[in-house]
Amino acid sequence: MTVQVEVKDRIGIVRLNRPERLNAINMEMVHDLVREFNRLKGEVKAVIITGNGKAFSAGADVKEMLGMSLEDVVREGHMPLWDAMRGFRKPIIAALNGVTAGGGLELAMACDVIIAAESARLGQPEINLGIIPGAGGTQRLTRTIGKYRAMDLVLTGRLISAWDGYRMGLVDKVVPDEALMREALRLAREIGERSGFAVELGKEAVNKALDTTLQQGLDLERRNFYVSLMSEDGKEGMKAFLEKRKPQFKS
Ligand SMILES: C/C=C/C(=O)SCCNC(=O)CCNC(=O)[C@H](O)C(C)(C)COP(=O)(O)OP(=O)(O)OC[C@H]1O[C@@H](n2cnc3c(N)ncnc32)[C@H](O)[C@@H]1OP(=O)(O)O
Repeated sequence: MTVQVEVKDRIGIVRLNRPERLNAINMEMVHDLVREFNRLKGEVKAVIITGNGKAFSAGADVKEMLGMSLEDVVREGHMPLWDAMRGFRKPIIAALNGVTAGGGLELAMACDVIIAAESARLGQPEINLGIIPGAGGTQRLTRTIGKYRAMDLVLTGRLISAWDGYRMGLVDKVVPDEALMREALRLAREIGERSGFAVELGKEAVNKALDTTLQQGLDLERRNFYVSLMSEDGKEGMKAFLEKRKPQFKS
């Protein structure tokens, strides 16, 4: 299996599992990830995705990609993975345990939180292969770190340290290597204690900020706010605050 999955206390842990290829993403892994995300969506409160071995992922499998025709890439390609992640309503935490390059960084940027081990290295090295990023590496990256820093990474292909990623706002938190999964699990559990419905609405609204105008984003935020306000969990959370007790969320 190119992916190993376990569920612990309603937290899904997805491990990319082609360590001998630095977890390069091939079509088999795309299908495995799509299947697992579909399976996990009704089961968990949050998902952590990380890599087995010394890399998170070194990107799309270059050998496989070279063998694909234009028709294969357009018709099959990795689109089902990005679609499955976009439709996944629960938060996904990327725990970067090592090299996170090309499609690997694009995979991380399709997640909702990025935590990195101190030894992780990040970048978009596609230019070294004579190609450019194709799954968010010019778009999500630019919206996250700004045009000039994105140009530097996309046009040179150099890998940066986890701390440089942190300074650029690409990484939310850097932790010692041995603390990576502990921190990812701690965060997933903390989120998991909140109302699952409110978490979904909050995730949707924050993500909207990246792909819409300010006014459209504000409209969606307001709609989601009203929905949360009228939800069972919203009423329970506000009542519990006033009654000075812990809320009992249903979702
Ligand atoms: C839409 C998305 C597009 C894309 O993602 S395009 C791909 C973008 N990614 C890259 O260009 C990264 C390619 N990989 C590298 O440049 C290097 O790796 C690293 C700098 C990331 C790490 O270097 P080091 O630590 O020296 O490891 P190693 O010996 O190069 O890799 C171990 C084995 O893993 C294979 N491998 C690494 N990355 C990929 C890949 N992306 N696709 C297929 N295989 C890969 C290698 O070839 C090698 O294999 P063997 O032991 O047989 O020589």
